[in-house]
Order: sequence, then C-alpha cells, then structure tokens
Amino acid sequence: MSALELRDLHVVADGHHAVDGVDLVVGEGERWGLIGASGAGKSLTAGAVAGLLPAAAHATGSIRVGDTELVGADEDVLRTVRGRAVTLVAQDSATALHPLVPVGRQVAAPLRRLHGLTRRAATTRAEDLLADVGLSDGTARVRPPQLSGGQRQRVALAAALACGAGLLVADEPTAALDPTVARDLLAQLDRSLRQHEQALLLVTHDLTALNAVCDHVAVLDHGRVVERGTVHDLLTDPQHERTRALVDAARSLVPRTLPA
Ligand SMILES: Nc1ncnc2c1ncn2[C@@H]1O[C@H](COP(=O)(O)OP(=O)(O)OP(=O)(O)O)[C@@H](O)[C@H]1O
Repeated sequence: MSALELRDLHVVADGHHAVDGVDLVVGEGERWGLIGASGAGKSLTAGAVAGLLPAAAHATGSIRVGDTELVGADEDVLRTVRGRAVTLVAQDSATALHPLVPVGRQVAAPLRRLHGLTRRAATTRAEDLLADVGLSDGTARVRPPQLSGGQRQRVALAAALACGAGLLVADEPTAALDPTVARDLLAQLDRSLRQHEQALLLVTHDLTALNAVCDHVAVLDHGRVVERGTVHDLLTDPQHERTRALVDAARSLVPRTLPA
C-alpha cells in the first residue's frame, strides 16, 4: 500500500482553480519534494493531504492516505487521520505551541492521546524525541518563549514525529530559519524519517533542502505537475522550462567568485 495517492486532485480556493488535476503516488517510506513558483498550488496540495484546507478551499478527485479516502470524508474521519496517518509541519508550526506549557509536555501530549502511553512513558519518549531533533537535556522543562525560533521549530518537528504517522507533510519547515539552523534541522529530519520509516511530502522553494532530504520530486506549475523524477535527474537535467528556471535561479545564487 502507498503512503499517499493523489488521483486527479483539484482544489478551488475562493473561485480560483489553484490545483488542476494532480496525480502523485508516494510509496511507503519514500520522500517526495513538491517545488514550483509562488502560487503554483503547493501549499493547497499539502493542506489537502493533511486534511487542513482553508475554509474557502474545496478539494475534488481522490486523496488516499494509507487506505483512507480524504476527499468527501467527514470531520470525524479527518480527525482520526490527522496525527495518526498524516502529520503537518508548517513554516509557522512553532507558533502553535502553547507559550505557558513546558515543551516536553507538548511533545508528550500526542504520545498519550494517540498511542495511549502512560504519563511516565510519554515523558521519557518525548525527551528522546527532543534529543533526536538536536535539543539538549533539560529542554523538555522549558517553555517556548525561553527558546530561540530555531529551537521552537525543532520542538514542533519533535511533536510531529511523536504522532508516528506514516506520512509527514512539511510545508516550508525551514523557511523562517537561518541557513545553518535550517541545515541542521533538515539533517535531523532526514535521520528521524529513516529511523521512524516515515514517508515525506516536502513543499519547498529551497533546492538545497530538497536535495538534503528527498529522493523524488514533482514540479507544479499553475496547479499541474509538469515534471517529476528523481531529485538527481531533475537537478542535473531538467526538462521542463519551469524546472529549468527554478534550477537556474538556484545556481545563480552562487557568487561567481566561488570556485565552481
Ligand atoms: N485561502 C485561500 N483563498 C483564496 N485563494 C487562495 C487561498 N490559498 C491560496 N490561494 C490561491 O491559490 C493559489 C495557490 O496557492 P498556494 O498557497 O497553494 O501556492 P504555493 O505554490 O504554495 O505558493 P507559495 O510558494 O507562494 O507559498 C494562489 O493563487 C493563491 O493566491
């Protein structure tokens, strides 16, 4: 069974046909990137997969996460799928942390709610997950405002990993971080995905991030997949003009004074 199957997915947001017939299959444990220009429909696709579309948006077609169909599913089904089968980490996930609750308790919460762990077992597991994302001993006891933005985003990632879903959807999870913190977080994401055998759908503008964690990539343009393949093939031999434009733009960021 695949982790995710999109068949002829359409999303209309406020009358705008933003996702226009996307087909995509993510096998168990596969890591797919979704790239494309601003407004191409990446976030709405990710939101639809996570069962978290804005109120103004409506999906048709088919989204199967594991063996559950999300299109047309009622709120009870979506509630069961969120967290258990699919988890979203967004650029602003850290803002969803409660400012007054120690972060260890916030990472432990899904372990108790979704997996029925005892308080003691969830506390220990939460400490392990915080260590997995590179946070030091003692972080579990501090509250979000006492941490840097990068540390808070790591906590949000640990909380997402705590859900243990087969599919992690990450929408620009490092966009608000400085490049070194972003690189570390991606390395930890890579290790954690491997350890927990989770599949990934990563929305990103950053081809370095794509290259760091994904094996496959789909390029969206005006709501359609215009090219797909391995990350290596797309970055070294892009076929579609939109992919070439994205790759050329990334290459042009390297200062000419640096050796090639
Ligand atoms: N809640 C909404 N209501 C109305 N239109 C929306 C909404 N969300 C997105 N759109 C529109 O749908 C289109 C696709 O948006 P989406 O956020 O999926 O693009 P994106 O590829 O993720 O872009 P970016 O890289 O800039 O985040 C855009 O034209 C956007 O303006």
